Amino acid sequence: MMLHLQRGVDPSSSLCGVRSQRHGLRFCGDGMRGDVSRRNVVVMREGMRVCGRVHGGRGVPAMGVRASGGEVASCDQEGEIRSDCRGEASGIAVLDMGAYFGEEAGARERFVENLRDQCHTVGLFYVKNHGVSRELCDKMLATARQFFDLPTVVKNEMDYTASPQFRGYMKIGVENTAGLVDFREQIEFGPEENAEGNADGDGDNAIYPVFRRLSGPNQWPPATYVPEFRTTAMEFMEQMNVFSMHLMQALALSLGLDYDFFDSTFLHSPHYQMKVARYPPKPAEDVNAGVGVFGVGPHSDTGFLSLLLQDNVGGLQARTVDGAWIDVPPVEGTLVVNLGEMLQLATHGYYLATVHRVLSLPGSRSRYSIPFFFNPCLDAEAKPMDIETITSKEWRDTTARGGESTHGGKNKLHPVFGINTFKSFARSHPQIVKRHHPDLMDAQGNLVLDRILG
Ligand SMILES: O=C(O)CCC(=O)C(=O)O
Ligand SMILES: [Fe+2]
Repeated sequence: MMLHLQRGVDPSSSLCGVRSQRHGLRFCGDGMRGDVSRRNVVVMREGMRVCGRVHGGRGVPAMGVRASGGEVASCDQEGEIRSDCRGEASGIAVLDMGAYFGEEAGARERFVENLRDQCHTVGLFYVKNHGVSRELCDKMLATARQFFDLPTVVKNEMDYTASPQFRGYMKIGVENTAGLVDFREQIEFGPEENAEGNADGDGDNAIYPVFRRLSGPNQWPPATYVPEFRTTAMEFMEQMNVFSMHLMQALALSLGLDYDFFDSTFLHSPHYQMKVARYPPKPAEDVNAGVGVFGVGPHSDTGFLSLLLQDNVGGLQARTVDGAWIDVPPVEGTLVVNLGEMLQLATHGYYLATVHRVLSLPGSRSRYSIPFFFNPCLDAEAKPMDIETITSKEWRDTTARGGESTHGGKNKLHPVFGINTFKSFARSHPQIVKRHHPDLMDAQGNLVLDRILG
């Protein structure tokens, strides 16, 4: 079995010194392989050298372990949105990225081992000292709230149906997850780029794979209403990217691979996706009428890594391998990390794509969250990993747990990341395909899957 994670276009880009055209990221090293003690992880960001150091992030309160239950952690600062709520952590691990970068002997090895353990047994954990500035996190949540407080008519000016890249504002009810309509409004973002491929039918369809149409510009809230939204969100995505790449390097080490194993598939131009979301409290009548309490129903994420900045309201829950739902309450200074199905696929289910959901209970206030999905270049291909590349005996001896996927059946994952992503957007938003990609739809309004799958 080989984790055959490769880019279709430029395999030589795995060499040291690959530079992201988009973000100016650069990861460099000399072939550290499974040797987690080497401290040569170097990131160049916007010409700045951030070598083995992280900034921001305060400590977390002591964790209390408790059994799962419907109780949701909340904070007493009514009305103020911050990321610093003190919640109990349901026994979910808090990994300290500061230890990974620090000088203490053995700390990096312990971090990596713990990471492997959490990925294998839970698939979801908190990370503190992640390097995404605390002030920026708070500002991101505050500007999100400013946006959602705007009149509907203003929000609709950036309606996602205007975007061939499926980006922009989606009102409540537009998205559904595993067949259940989500009870949240959100803005979809991706890397800020010029449109590639043939979005809107003004290029040559034949020369580009269909996933190139996912590249393009974002729709931004009007600066007159939320002046700092764009700069804040751009900086936030940048810092989340840097953190994600560090985590991918740590994940490579945790699998006994060279630390830069994933660099070529991600570094060149990771196709991340960010949602800025508001979950209003569910109307009590709906809940009483049996409509349910879900902001987002149970699902696993399709990509590689999902990172989450959540405010202090709570409501996120994860399902353990034993089938119990446990709270993933806000924990001060942390981001929640969960693994997606492509990583699960690549590791034969050794690493778990955890099923999770969001509860929106009546009476509580709106919850704001920023999920960030870190994914490889659009042309990256994920295939199951070569077991021989894994050095650890424990790994070889372990039977894969075969984590559950919510994307089985007709909606199977495609190994090429971009195709998979385009297909799932197209399935969820046929009206965008009809409007912007009419060549991908037949006269009956069905997707032309052969064309999408290439
Ligand atoms: O908003 C959250 O807490 C999680 C959202 C989520 O799971 C998703 O968008 O996939
Ligand atoms: Fe999710």
